[in-house]
Amino acid sequence: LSHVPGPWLSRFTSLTLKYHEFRGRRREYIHALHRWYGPAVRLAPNEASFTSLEAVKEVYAAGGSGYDKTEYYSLFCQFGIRTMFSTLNKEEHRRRKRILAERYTMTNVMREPLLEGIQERARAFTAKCANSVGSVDIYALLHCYALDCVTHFLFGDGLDSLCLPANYEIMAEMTYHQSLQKNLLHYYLPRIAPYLPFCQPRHAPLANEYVIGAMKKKVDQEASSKTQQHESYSLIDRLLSSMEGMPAAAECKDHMAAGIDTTGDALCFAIWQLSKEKHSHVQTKLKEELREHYRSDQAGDLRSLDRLPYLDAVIKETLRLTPPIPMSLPRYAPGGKGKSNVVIDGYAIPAGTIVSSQAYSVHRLNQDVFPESDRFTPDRWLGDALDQNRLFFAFGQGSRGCTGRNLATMEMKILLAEVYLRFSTINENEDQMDMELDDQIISARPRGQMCKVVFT
Ligand code: HEM
Repeated sequence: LSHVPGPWLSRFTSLTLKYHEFRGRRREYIHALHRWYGPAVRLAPNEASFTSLEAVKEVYAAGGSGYDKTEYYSLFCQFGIRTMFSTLNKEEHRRRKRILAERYTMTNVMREPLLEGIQERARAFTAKCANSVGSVDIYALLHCYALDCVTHFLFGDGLDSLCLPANYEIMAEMTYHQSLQKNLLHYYLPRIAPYLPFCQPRHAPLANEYVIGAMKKKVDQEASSKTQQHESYSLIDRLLSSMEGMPAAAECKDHMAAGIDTTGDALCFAIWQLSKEKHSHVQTKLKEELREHYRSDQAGDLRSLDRLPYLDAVIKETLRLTPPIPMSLPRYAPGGKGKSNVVIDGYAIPAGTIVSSQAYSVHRLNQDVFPESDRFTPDRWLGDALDQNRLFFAFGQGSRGCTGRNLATMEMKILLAEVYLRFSTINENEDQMDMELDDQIISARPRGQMCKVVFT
């Protein structure tokens, strides 16, 4: 890798990279290296990072699913089992995706009972905001919304953490934790970490109990044939009806976890941006579009939300500037004995090298496609935004990209529509809120885990 530019020390040791990882600063460190050295950077003796479109296509979409995931994804096992997300084996991934993908298609996501359930939850959110005195901590409420929506999709009758305190506890358990360093220790010291008293893995007993209970209920219902398979939109019904064995509880828990912080954080960042005084013109433009084209009380109109260009642009711009998964998605460069090295962005890369891109840098450093890339400018997504869309990496790319993209997008569209059709929002005190991205394993969240907004 000596021909890939990077700090001199990275030729000999990965310690600098690990130091920044443990401090929760990996993303910023890599970003700074890219600013200094360019679109290809050596991070460690056996690791490199890239930001160009060519590299993203090669690493994540070559042959459809891109290069193999690294063992880093073992950190995402559920109940000790590999899921579609954490499986390293391509064949196994393909098999599982074949079973699950149908539930994540736009056709299934657009089914009325599913959309209406999401709208009901968006209205529960706006009711909370309407009834509040002063400001509302939207961070907590949006994570509740995301949890309620994703469980509605997974199990048919989902949680109601927006209203029920016992369900709220599940959201809190999944959201408010500090487990980055513990997870990293388990990854780097798998033999020692389990014996360290301060390093016990994060438990989520309430969430586990809920998932297993919801599954049992479904199985019982099926046994007494109370459900009608053909009308179902839920993932669990698909899993239970599939004749090919799948670890259904682990899979459901994984999709539940994948759908809370990502969608919750994205919505939180979107409302925070729209509520800044300097972005009041963006809020006004969004309201105008909604007033003109969206009748929230008319059945069937929810689908039309997917055709509103400005709403779409606001969401894409939020995900570009503050992607909920902004960090490296590590893969192994393929090859091996007797095979030639792969070429990424003009650099020959030896087999087995860990290669990756991080959305945070891909979205900010390609200034020719995203000029003034630090600014929140939804208009950049209007019209023919072919180049912008090709570089959009918030949901990953290739067949291992986000399966939940359609669902997440509709959840975000419905919530923003319900909010901005009825309310204006301003941030309570912009200077006091800590909305800096705080790195987790591959995701990041607002550092303060709180966002106070006034609804009028
Ligand atoms: C704004 C919201 C979301 C964002 C930004 C997001 C982002 C991502 C990204 C970047 C990946 C690829 C990770 C990698 O390659 O290592 C991914 C994978 C995945 N996401 Fe999402 N996600 C979101 C919402 C959701 C939701 C709501 C669900 C499910 C209910 C979901 C389920 C999944 C699954 C199952 C995978 C693994 C796909 C595979 O390996 O085939 N995501 N997501």
